[in-house]
Amino acid sequence: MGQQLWPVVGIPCDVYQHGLHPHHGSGEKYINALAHGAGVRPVLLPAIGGGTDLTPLTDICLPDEVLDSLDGLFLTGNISNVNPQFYGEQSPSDNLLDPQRDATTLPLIRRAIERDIPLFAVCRGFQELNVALGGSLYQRVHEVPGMLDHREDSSLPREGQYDYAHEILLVEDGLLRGLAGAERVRVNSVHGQGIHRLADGLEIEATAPDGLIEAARSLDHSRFALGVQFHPEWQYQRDPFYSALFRAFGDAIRERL
Ligand SMILES: N[C@@H](CCC(=O)NCCCC(=O)O)C(=O)O
Repeated sequence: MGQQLWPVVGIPCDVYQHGLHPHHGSGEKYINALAHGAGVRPVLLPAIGGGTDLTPLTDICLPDEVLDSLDGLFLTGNISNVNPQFYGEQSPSDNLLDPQRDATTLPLIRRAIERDIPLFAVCRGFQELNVALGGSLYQRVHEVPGMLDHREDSSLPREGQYDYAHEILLVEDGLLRGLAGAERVRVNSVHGQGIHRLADGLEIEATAPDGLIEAARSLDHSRFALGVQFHPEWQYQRDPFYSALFRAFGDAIRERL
């Protein structure tokens, strides 16, 4: 039997304070789902924007140079928010931002779409996909009349916070409808922001009961360029739909090799 191909998928890191020092890293559940659910080799990409201890890497980590070494790109969730300046809005003073991550992901997303490199974006990553391509976000979905509160109950243990929260309606003839084999599926919900104006070139794949866009894919991509607002990496092996998403991402990458 031939040696299994292990395509390489880049994960842009978040920047956060750990003790005295700023660190770059990503959530372990994403790494796990990529390796064992998608069958790819995850590699973490340092944020390239300048920081407390970092002179910007923008000159030595140009998007094409980074993407030349990758077979796919994965954008994780995070408690930080995309800077609203990128979609023409003011940032509240208490907004948790990660400018170093924004400086890394937004240009990388645009170039990956242009180069038809498979891309999978989760939660914050989906929001970055939309903003990178010219869309906008609701900064506080729960304050929008008629919209649900999509935030997790932070008083619960992790298992409760990432449990199923609501159904999503999968659009007919969409990628997700085909993967699910159903019109509706249950998903978790761990976000305060959401898609407001969907970027040109993205097509809705799923919506929440309040109409919020829960998934979209790029029409300018021949394979797999998908963003989802929920968290399929969470215990993906226990959910056939979550598992199917990661498997489809890995398959799209291998088909392109
Ligand atoms: N900050 C954004 C995105 C929320 C998000 O990505 N939540 C997951 C955080 C932790 C994890 O990685 O699971 C928003 O609030 O909408």
